[in-house]
Parts: sequence; structure tokens; C-alpha cells
Amino acid sequence: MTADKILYNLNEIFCPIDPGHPLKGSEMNEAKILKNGYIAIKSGKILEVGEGNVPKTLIDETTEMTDLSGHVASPGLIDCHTHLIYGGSRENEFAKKLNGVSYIDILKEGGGILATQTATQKASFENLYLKSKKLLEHMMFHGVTTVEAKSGYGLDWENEKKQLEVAKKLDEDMPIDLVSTFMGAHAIPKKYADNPDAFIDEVIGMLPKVKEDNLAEFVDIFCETGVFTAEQSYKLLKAAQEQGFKTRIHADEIDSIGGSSVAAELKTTSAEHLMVITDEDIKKLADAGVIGNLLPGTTFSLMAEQYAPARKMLDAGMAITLTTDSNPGSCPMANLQFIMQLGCFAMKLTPIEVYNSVTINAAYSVAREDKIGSFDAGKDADITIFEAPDLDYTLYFFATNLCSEVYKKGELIVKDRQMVK
Ligand SMILES: N=CN[C@@H](CCC(=O)O)C(=O)O
Ligand SMILES: [Zn+2]
Repeated sequence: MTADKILYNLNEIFCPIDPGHPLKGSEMNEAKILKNGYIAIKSGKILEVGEGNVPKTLIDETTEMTDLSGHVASPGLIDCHTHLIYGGSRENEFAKKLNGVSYIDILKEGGGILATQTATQKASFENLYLKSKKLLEHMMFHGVTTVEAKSGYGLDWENEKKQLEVAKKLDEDMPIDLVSTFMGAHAIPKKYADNPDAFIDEVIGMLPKVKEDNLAEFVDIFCETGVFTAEQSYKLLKAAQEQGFKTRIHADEIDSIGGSSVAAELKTTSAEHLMVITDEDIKKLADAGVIGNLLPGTTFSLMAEQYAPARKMLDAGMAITLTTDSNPGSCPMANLQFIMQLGCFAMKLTPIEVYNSVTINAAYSVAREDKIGSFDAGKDADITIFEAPDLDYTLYFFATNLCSEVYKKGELIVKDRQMVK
């Protein structure tokens, strides 16, 4: 069979090995790296990848050939944890943070997530759509081809629905894919301050409506001191699973209060943050096959002391991903490359572990492993190209956008940090 398009002369191509489950432990340091490689595309799918001269059998007179010498390629990067859609911004909290006021204390004063709740409730659908579209474009310019997006700044049905509908419309309109997560239990709204159990019941009551309109695949909750307890988290996520949702949980971000145990017990797809996870809980997550979605940009931005203990997790046989957590409070940014670099600089991960984190493992984390995350023939031709002599360079030369091209389903969607019209 001949190809529609061939990208060739690539200095290196990162090829994750997909064993049929998220890569865990030492598997995360394994991958094929093709030298002087080519990627052949047919009908938006990967036809073949290989090294050296492109076989003549792949080429006919209609094949579009692109010489990419001086560049490297990875499967399209997947940002598997974002709070993409929100009103306003929170730079007014920045000075407080610099003066040492804690994230949870800001929330207790009615700021933080609750401030963004007010701004999101006030924002129109159109306003949220345009703002999130811009943020999504920044993500794409940095090489991202699939994004998970959570609700959680509405905290009532009308406004949660508005956020989820914005995500749905962006998924329809934009060239990249969005995977939607319902996070109605992101904070306790003021009117439920004295009765969070009643709010959990209200969120459980929203689940059938989310399902009916097919507004989300995943359900998530913030399990933290001053937010939701492990018991409340268990109740919501169990109800979500019974209604056919996949689940995740924000756990062990600031205090270790049992969120990881809930994840292990319910075998959620992933557990998020895990900055202060205990050794015992690492073992539980490893045994349960729960993916750790790690968010080093949040540790950096909160100026916290501890990064999630990624090395310990791998030693214990866990699967991990790296992701931005892009949100207006704990991580206001949209550059997954910088997160990957923090994976090396702050967490001491190897370049191969980092690339597996944002490709094949992130594909498992958004339940799209059959379609994306590796260059196996038949998967979508989602490809991120960096202008760099080798893959290591893209992590060593930090905080600079080296992404020069992005292909989604075989189509060039970003070139030289701009959308291709
Ligand atoms: N920690 C909970 N939720 C987000 C932050 C949301 C916000 O501060 O607006 C997070 O994952 O970091
Ligand atoms: Zn988050």
C-alpha cells in the first residue's frame, strides 16, 4: 500500500512500546528510538514507521513527501489533566502566595476555586468558549494533540453544564480532541459550607443528567483537608462507577487523608497530584493498577516543598503520567514541554520515562489507548515535531517552545507556532 504523506529524514522518532496496559515501573524506561526515520501516513492513520531510506513501495506519484532533517518526532503529546474552562483569572492571589499564604487558606477566605466559581458563573457561554479556545491553541502550539478537560467551577448544575457544553463544542470545532471530566465536587459552595454531605448528594443527583447528554466520560473529586473527605469521595465515585463513568480523584496534594486508598479500592483510572503520598499508598496504587497523574507544575507554582515521588513510584511498579493541571490558581500555564522538563529537572525522570508519560501512558489515562499514544500502524497519525538534533535536546534546552509542527489525524494543524488555517 502507498502512503498519502511521508515525513522523512527525521533525526529521531520516539516510538513507545504498547504492551496492552499502561507502562509501569521499569517498563517506563523502555522505548524504540528510530534514527534517520520516516513516518508514512494513510487516510489519517499511521501506515508505517521505519529507519533509513523510505521504501519505494510506500511512494506513488501522489505521495506528499516532507523532508524533516534537523527535527525529531513523538506521538502527539497528550495533556491528561487540565481545568481548561473557567472565567476570570487569579493574579490577585499571587502576592499573597509570595507572602506565604497557603492555597487552602486562600480558599477558606472565599478565594481560590470559589473566586473562579463566581467568575465562571458570571461568564457567558460565548465568553468561556473564546477564552478556552485561546488556551487550547497555546497548548497546541506546544505540541499537544489531545486534552482532558474538567468542569468544576460551576458547582451548580446550570454552570457545570455550561462548562461541559463548552468542552463539547470545542471538541467539535477544534482540530484536537477533548476528553471531558465532570468535577462537580471541586469545592464546597458557600451555601453548603455547613453541610457538605448534602452537596455530595446534589452532585450525585447530577450524574444521570451528565450521562443523558453524554457530557463527560470521567468523574473526578477533590479529596483534601477542608474540601471533601475520603468517605465523601468514595460515595461519589462509587455512584459514578455504578452509572458507567470512569473515575479519577485529586488525592494527597497537600495532606494525605485517604484519597489514594479510595483510588486503590475503587480501582479508579488515575489518581492526581500525589505530592505527599505515603509509601504504603504507593504500593496500594501499584497493586491496583491506578495511574498516577503527576503535576509538577503545581508544586512549582505553589512553591511547595515536595514534588510527587515519581522515582519511588516507578521503583514500586506504578504507572505514571506527567500533565499540566492547567488552571487559574495552582498552575496558570499551558506549556506541557515545561512540565516534561520538570519531570527531568525536579523528579529525576529519564527522557524516555518522560516521553512515555505524555504519550502512551497519557493515552491510557484518557482511555484512548486504542487510537493514540504510539506509532503502531492503524493508530491516528497524531505527531508532534520538534526542531532539535535529538530527543534529549528537547528536554535539556528548557522553557523554550521547540515545537515546529503538529499533525492531527494526518493533517498539519500547527506550523511555526501558528494555527494552519
Ligand atoms: N487542587 C484542586 N484543583 C486544581 C486547582 C484549581 C484551582 O485552584 O482553580 C488542581 O488540581 O490543582
Ligand atoms: Zn486538577
